[in-house]
Amino acid sequence: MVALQLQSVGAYHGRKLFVEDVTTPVMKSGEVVAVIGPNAAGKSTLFKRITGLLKGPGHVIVEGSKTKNAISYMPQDTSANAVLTVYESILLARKQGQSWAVGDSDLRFIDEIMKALDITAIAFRDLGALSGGQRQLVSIAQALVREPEIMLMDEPTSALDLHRQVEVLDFMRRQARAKGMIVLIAIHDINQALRFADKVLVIANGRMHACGTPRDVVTTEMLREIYRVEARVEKCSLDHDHVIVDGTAH
Ligand SMILES: Nc1ncnc2c1ncn2[C@@H]1O[C@H](COP(=O)(O)OP(=O)(O)OP(=O)(O)O)[C@@H](O)[C@H]1O
Repeated sequence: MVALQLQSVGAYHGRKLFVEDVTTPVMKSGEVVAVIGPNAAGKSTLFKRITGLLKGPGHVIVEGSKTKNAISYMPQDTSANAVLTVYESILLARKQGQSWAVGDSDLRFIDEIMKALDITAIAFRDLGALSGGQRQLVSIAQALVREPEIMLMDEPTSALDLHRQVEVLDFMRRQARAKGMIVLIAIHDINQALRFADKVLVIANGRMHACGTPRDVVTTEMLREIYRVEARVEKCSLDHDHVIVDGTAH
């Protein structure tokens, strides 16, 4: 059982602090946390600080981890210029930081993930010859085959069609539950966050505005204050919460 907590975490770009004083509740094995907030709020910066790519004050506390590389990070920019096939890139991701011996269990696991993400048909295509959505799916596979205990995904569904958005988010939630992984997903689609996340963490102006259950956090007031829209959170006929935006707030 792994647990993650941020205590007074900040992050620098150069000498300027772009994220400040983020203290979260403890995030636990199996949880999906949606990280939302306006453009340039600091979501990617926070992810890079958690993975150790950026420096800053505060503590990223990981407890109960069984491995040295507990955290896997899928960046927002998934463009690739390496001359590799899809399969090679996923195999490389799997073996990164380990011995280069490839066993049957590696191959089986890669096949399983590629099937689940429906990218088996493009296994031997060059990375450079993929569509934006295909590239994003390959990046998700690269992050997943590392079998992290904590997965940080920066807008993993921004280039995907509706079917694949739902499929990928649903798959990530099932993986979180089955493997006891903590999954943090930076996402702009608040309705998807409402649908798939156990918790929602709102970042605004480099600070944490709120963190809690989707129902507690996603409110008309939050949407007005943080997103500057007039919106309602209403139940659909299937009893799911949905955000309906009526216009911009002034
Ligand atoms: N490499 C960098 N050097 C300097 N400043 C940066 C760098 N990367 C990001 N920033 C700044 O840090 C702030 C937060 O950016 P960040 O990418 O974390 O926002 P975000 O919430 O992920 O935004 P978006 O939703 O638009 O992707 C912005 O003001 C941005 O200009």
